[in-house]
Amino acid sequence: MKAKIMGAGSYVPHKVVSNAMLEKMMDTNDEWIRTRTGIETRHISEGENTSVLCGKAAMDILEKTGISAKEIDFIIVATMTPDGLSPSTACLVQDYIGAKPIMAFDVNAACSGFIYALSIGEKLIQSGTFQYGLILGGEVMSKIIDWQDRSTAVLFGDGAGGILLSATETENSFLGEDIHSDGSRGESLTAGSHLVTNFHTKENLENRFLQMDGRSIFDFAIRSVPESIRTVVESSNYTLGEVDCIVAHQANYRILQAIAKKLKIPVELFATNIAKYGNTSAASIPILLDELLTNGDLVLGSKKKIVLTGFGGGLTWGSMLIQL
Ligand SMILES: O=C(O)C1CCN(c2ccc(-c3cc(CO)ccc3Cl)cn2)CC1
Repeated sequence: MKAKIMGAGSYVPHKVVSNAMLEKMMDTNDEWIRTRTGIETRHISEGENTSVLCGKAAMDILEKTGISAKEIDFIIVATMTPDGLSPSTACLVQDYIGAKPIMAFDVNAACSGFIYALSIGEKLIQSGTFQYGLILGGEVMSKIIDWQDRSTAVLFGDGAGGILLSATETENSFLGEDIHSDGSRGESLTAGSHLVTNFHTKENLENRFLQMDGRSIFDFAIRSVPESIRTVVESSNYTLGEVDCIVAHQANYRILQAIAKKLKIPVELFATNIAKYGNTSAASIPILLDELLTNGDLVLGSKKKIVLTGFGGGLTWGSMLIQL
């Protein structure tokens, strides 16, 4: 049994926050943000939690594919900002869309989460046990941001996106994958640590806000992501010249330029929408993929070769080579 992408969808909160609006909240400016990151605006939730963003993205997928919620056989949500520890955000999405009592679970691989979830979902479909699976990436990054910390507050946005996977006997969409972690460098990007505080300890050790060593994450991305993209393409017996589009995690436009330079490929091969949404962590790849399919830049069934690549907290990174 093979897995194929049947369609995509997305949802972002209505509230648009511009760089100029952030200038009024903290010591930053539009020129710095745009030149250093490529970000112009981001969408910020006004009360909708991650499960609602994911639920609305899922409804968008169902509407676009014509598949009903009752036909869905499993839901995977990639998120580093779940509604809570329990119930999982995926279970809340199951309820939100009115699916049957199916398998539903969360995956936390930060900004590589959608890649991890898609890899798992593909294997579930390949097992022959399931016909349709929803693979969602969703974040409310705004709830873990320290809005007094200008080094991170200007970078992130909220949103959700995803794809519908279906079982098929025809040609495989999934040509290769290259997925990694390195916990020894996990301290470079942390959020929501639950340190041991109980009746043995007095102090309440809690650090709920996102903290990032931007320099080390930047350097990690420049070193590891080009290698992952090259590996996933060449280990599948293709060349970088045969790749039609790279749908990369939207962390920073200068990162995409640096990766393109290292791979000696045109930066235009990297689709981008970071200007509009900022860094939406696990949601960035599916939001961009939905945008490309909606505006016709990518077409399902076209046989075009695309690479999806995520990288970030964990540290985690991963790439997938897909034939549309
Ligand atoms: O001074 C500057 O230019 C600053 C330097 C620091 N910057 C950074 C640093 C790291 C990231 C980042 C974040 C994630 C997490 O999703 C993953 C991958 C990356 Cl590369 C994004 N921006 C902003 C501009």
